[in-house]
Amino acid sequence: MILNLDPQFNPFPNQKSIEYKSFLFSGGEPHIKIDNNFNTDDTITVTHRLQSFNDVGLLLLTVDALQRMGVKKIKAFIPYFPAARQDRLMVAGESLSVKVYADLVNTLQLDQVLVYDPHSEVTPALLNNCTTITNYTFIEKVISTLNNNVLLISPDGGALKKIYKVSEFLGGKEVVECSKSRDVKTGKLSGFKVYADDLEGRDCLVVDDICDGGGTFNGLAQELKNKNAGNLYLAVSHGIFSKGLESLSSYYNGIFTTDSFNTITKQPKVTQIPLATLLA
Ligand SMILES: O=P(O)(O)OC[C@H]1O[C@@H](O)[C@H](O)[C@@H]1O
Repeated sequence: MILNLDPQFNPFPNQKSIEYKSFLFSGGEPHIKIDNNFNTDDTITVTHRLQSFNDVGLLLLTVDALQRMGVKKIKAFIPYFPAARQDRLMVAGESLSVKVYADLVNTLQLDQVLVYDPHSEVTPALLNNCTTITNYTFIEKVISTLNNNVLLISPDGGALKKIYKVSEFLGGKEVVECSKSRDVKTGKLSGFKVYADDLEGRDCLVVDDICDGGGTFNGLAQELKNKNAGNLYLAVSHGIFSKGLESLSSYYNGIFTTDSFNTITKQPKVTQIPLATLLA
């Protein structure tokens, strides 16, 4: 059975849903009341798209409520794991945020925590009983809509390890490595490099876990064009798009993402592939 805490997100449509009511108390505390018309011997998977600390809070409360109802086997599907990017201390005075979130989830003693395409190996290392789902079928689906001669583009060092696994899954698709520099104090990006002399007009698919503001992908697009790239496409598992899609749409012929983070209202160049279709 499934308990979807975001009513717009149903990644396991074949499973029966548990009903509940949730709301915020006027003091700001999330609250949940779960209907008790299900068999508590069943395994329950709680899903949520975590976009705020309150979302994390609601997940914690839900698991507590289920445990108090007598449910023994509980799993969670947290496709976008919060602060997965904050996986090392860059500057003194900051928190190791991914560990804080992982520690909170670990207190729930879940039977399984499913995470979709985490930023690095740190998240699964910190989470107990973690199973990661790769982006392979997502990228395969994206490529099935593009020119088969498309190059896979790894935007930076962080993406490098993962992209070679994607390439292997796809039967050895050609990879072009790129890099960027970020000032860890200001977050400012600079120095985009594409490690190829001439892309000979070939179409390029940039693959990464997250698009946040889009600075990485806008900067990279300019450099790819300087290296004679053909059509540009972007595939990111988690589409935050915090600065909108206008600028990205001016560089990319197509932008692909899943619904791991949110549901995007129709945008001309954006294709959102629901996780439900990738997990089936
Ligand atoms: O440039 P924006 O979109 O803000 O940030 C996305 C980048 O930041 C990294 O952690 C992600 O893996 C990606 O490379």
